[in-house]
Amino acid sequence: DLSPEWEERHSKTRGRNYYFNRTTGESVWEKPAATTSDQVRASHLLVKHRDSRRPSSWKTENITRTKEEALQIIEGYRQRITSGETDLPTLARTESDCSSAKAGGDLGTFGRGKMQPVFEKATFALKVGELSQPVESDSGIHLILRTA
Ligand SMILES: N=C(N)NCCC[C@H](NC(=O)[C@@H]1CCC/C1=C/[C@H](COP(=O)(O)O)NC=O)C(N)=O
Repeated sequence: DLSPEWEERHSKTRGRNYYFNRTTGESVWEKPAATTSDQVRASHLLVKHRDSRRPSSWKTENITRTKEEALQIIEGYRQRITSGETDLPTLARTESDCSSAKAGGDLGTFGRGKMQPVFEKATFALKVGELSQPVESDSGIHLILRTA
């Protein structure tokens, strides 16, 4: 129930926890009240593999690539995005194995409890505008761009 931009930290000098806002950089002793901003918005690019929970997509009827191959592919995409050659929405539109490809990977806004825990945790840990490292879920391997 801590809204996503806050994280709990420990102060050794005071021997107690405090709260750090990774967006504003401020620190407070009292736990910030959860606001409606505990919703986030993200786009993702999903590369599935043969061990994915549903190894099929709009792109490929039967996905047979291995998890290692999927990771190599995702790392190649991440390089192309961070080098500025392309961006996640453009790449997701043609390459993502998720139906959200047609929306440039946009998943809309979501709160805790909607997406698989590993995906949720990775998204909430991102600053707005930040691109994740490759994230492995039961669906496959993702690049996540937090957009709000
Ligand atoms: N809001 C939407 N579109 N539907 C409800 C979300 C359901 C949620 N989905 C996920 O967690 C995966 C990982 C992040 C995005 C996502 C998309 C999956 C990936 O593809 P699949 O493994 O399902 O074939 N396709 C759609 O849901 C879940 N709790 O399983």
